[in-house]
Amino acid sequence: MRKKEAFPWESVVLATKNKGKIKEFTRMFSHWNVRVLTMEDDLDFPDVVEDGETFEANARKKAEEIMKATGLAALADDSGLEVAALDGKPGVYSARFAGEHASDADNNAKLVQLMKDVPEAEREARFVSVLALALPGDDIILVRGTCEGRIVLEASGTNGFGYDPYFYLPEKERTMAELAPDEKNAVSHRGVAVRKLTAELAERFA
Ligand SMILES: O=P(O)(O)OP(=O)(O)OP(=O)(O)OC[C@H]1O[C@@H](n2cnc3c(O)ncnc32)[C@H](O)[C@@H]1O
Ligand SMILES: [Mg+2]
Repeated sequence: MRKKEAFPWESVVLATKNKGKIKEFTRMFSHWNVRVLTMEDDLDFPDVVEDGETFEANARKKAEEIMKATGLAALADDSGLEVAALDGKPGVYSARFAGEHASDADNNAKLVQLMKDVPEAEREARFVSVLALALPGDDIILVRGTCEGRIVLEASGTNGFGYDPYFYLPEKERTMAELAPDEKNAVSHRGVAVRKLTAELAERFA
């Protein structure tokens, strides 16, 4: 059997309303010795206004507010897509790229529209995930993971969520949405960040 990762609390609440993120975290934490709670577990879960200018500021705010509301260790993820040809946009505005209540399809349509005249060689992009783990008693741990790829103009694959069908990984010769869940977690920005968090926890609470 796989060794359980040490986690210093009995439970952790995922401070996110994104079902795609919940699936990925639940899978990655299945070998942690911690009970993972989500907004579906009947917790007092306030809406957090994401008004920070950085992924770090937003992740910290989401984690702290949910930790205070629930009294539990809270893990937030603020993530997004940075496209080189768009000067790093949509960045922290990735969820609202096409407007306040934009769907993934709306955001992807806007991305394709803006990228269609950009030469193929200049379509580099990066996914970023910043995780904030707010621990009862004020302590907070922040880690950042990134994943490099390229934007494609035609969607491929049905796994994952968000921008995944348009994010191509040259070394995999597939889009993120064409990877199986474990394959995505092994290379994704979120997977990188979770492994950094695991290392940080091991160091602090060994
Ligand atoms: O704030 P929470 O409740 O966690 O959920 P959210 O969906 O609003 O999440 P963010 O504010 O962090 O916005 C992230 C945006 O970046 C996109 N994104 C993040 N991670 C992604 C991934 O692994 N694959 C594809 N798109 C991703 C996602 O679809 C959102 O549009
Ligand atoms: Mg959000």
